[in-house]
Amino acid sequence: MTVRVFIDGAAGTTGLEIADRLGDRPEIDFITLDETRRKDATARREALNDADFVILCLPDDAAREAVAMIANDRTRVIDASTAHRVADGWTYGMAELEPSQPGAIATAMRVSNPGCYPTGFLALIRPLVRAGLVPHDWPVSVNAVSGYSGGGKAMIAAFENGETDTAWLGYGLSLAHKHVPEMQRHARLAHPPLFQPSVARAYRGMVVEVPLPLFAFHRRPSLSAIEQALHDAYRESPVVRVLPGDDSAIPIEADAGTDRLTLRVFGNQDTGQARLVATLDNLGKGASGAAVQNINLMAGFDQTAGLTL
Ligand SMILES: NC(=O)C1=CN([C@@H]2O[C@H](COP(=O)(O)OP(=O)(O)OC[C@H]3O[C@@H](n4cnc5c(N)ncnc54)[C@H](OP(=O)(O)O)[C@@H]3O)[C@@H](O)[C@H]2O)C=CC1
Ligand SMILES: CC(=O)N[C@@H](CCC(=O)OP(=O)(O)O)C(=O)O
Repeated sequence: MTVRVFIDGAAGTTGLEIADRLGDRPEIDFITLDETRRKDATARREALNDADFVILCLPDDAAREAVAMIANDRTRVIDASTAHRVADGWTYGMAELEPSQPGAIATAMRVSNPGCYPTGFLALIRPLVRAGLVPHDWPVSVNAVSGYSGGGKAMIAAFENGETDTAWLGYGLSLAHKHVPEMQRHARLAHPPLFQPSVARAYRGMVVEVPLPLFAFHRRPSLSAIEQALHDAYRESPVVRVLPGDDSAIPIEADAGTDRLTLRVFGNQDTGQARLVATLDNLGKGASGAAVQNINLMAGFDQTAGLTL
């Protein structure tokens, strides 16, 4: 079976990466708009309604506008933007989130790709909340550093033309980053996590860390119980792997150039302190790899087709 796919925003950072992953697949027939028509509303409306699957790689407002242009009940949507991640009627496109998630994605008409930071955060914390190892009302914090391609074309240009002249930039300092609502909602936490993002002078790659004072929990879990819960959650996953927390250092590029997600549990058993660390590629599992996983599920393709694992 051949499916017709339109990537709206195909000339952007995420759009190009998705096209690259889907490029040679005989089961996919691409609808493309040339440079002169890619922002033309009439041409986009036609392409959006002709496609079986639309992948939106647009800023949030343009993504909302694209969804509103779809005037049929056949075209299925994967939105890479933040616009619909906690919206009613949308399925959260993180296949590893819950055991039921692949089935929900497979049958959904509207799927919202997760944010890059929430992908690492949720992979670390959701199984622990589900297993009762982390109390759902714990005041969780999350620290993260992204490659600068995470900010799309504008941030790439700023880092490469000297406008942003630094090796490391902390941001989101008013604690209202756009990813916080999806982190809280999909981890099923009672409170918004305290999120501290930053960007480094590396093109791609990401480290997301959740520090946990296990000693302060009512039922103090061991480091090995935490690690075992992650192993149990991802035993069947071709994308998420849990490695021993015995490395002395983790580079931001640990999973760059791949679509996988790696989790490690570090810590000090004596003090009861843990550092849960996820590494991924913001453009891989953090964006394009997740979109490809979702279209594979939705169209009934092989679940790892097009992915670099
Ligand atoms: N980069 C990343 O690591 C991640 C990105 N995302 C999300 O994916 C989406 C795309 O991001 P990214 O690829 O980084 O961004 P880019 O800025 O690199 O690309 C966005 C593309 O959308 C195009 N565009 C903007 N408005 C319109 C419009 N009205 N009609 C048609 N095309 C339009 C832009 O055109 P032009 O080329 O003319 O500017 C550009 O090509 C965003 O919502 C982003 O937040 C999600 C996870 C990770
Ligand atoms: C380094 C950097 O700037 N990163 C982006 C998030 C990238 C991402 O996941 O974007 P979406 O949520 O829009 O999909 C940011 O913090 O806004």
